[in-house]
Amino acid sequence: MQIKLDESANTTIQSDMASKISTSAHHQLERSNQNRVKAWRVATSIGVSFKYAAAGVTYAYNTQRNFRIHCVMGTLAIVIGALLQLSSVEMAVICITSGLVLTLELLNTAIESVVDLTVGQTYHDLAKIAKDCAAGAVLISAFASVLVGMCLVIPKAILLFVH
Ligand SMILES: Nc1ncnc2c1ncn2[C@@H]1O[C@H](COP(=O)(O)OP(=O)(O)OP(=O)(O)O)[C@@H](O)[C@H]1O
Repeated sequence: MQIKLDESANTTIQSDMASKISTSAHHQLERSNQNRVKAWRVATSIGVSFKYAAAGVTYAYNTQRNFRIHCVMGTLAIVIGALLQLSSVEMAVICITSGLVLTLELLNTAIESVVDLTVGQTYHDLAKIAKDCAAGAVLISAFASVLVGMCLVIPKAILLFVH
């Protein structure tokens, strides 16, 4: 059986469906915010989320010496790569590895804060494991990024030197 609808009926049905979908999305958003009643504040828009993310990066830069060192090392690697005219794929690899180290440094800072929030100034074996593992993750990524830098920069530098 075929049902034929005229154009105006079709448009009405479409706009009705669109409004139902948007209402359901709105309800879902409301429900997910209700599930986070324990949060002191919930970011209400993408602009506000960016503001808080930037505040996290600024906090890490101002308080974590290692984060500042990794920023300098990453910038240096990118400048040296540009000077040596590395290919775009090689530059992308340097950017990814530098970004990974900074990302893990931020997560390390977050884990340290959560551990301190939980146990305060008391000693706990699990607090030690959490902090040591988070610091270990940064260390491994930093070693890996140095190796990646050496693999990409040394052959190119030797080539330039020989010619
Ligand atoms: N509450 C705690 N209980 C047990 N050990 C702890 C505790 N707090 C810190 N430690 C130990 O002291 C070390 C240093 O702690 P800290 O909070 O200064 O982190 P960090 O790794 O030195 O910081 P960063 O990565 O910024 O250098 C940890 O790696 C852990 O071994």
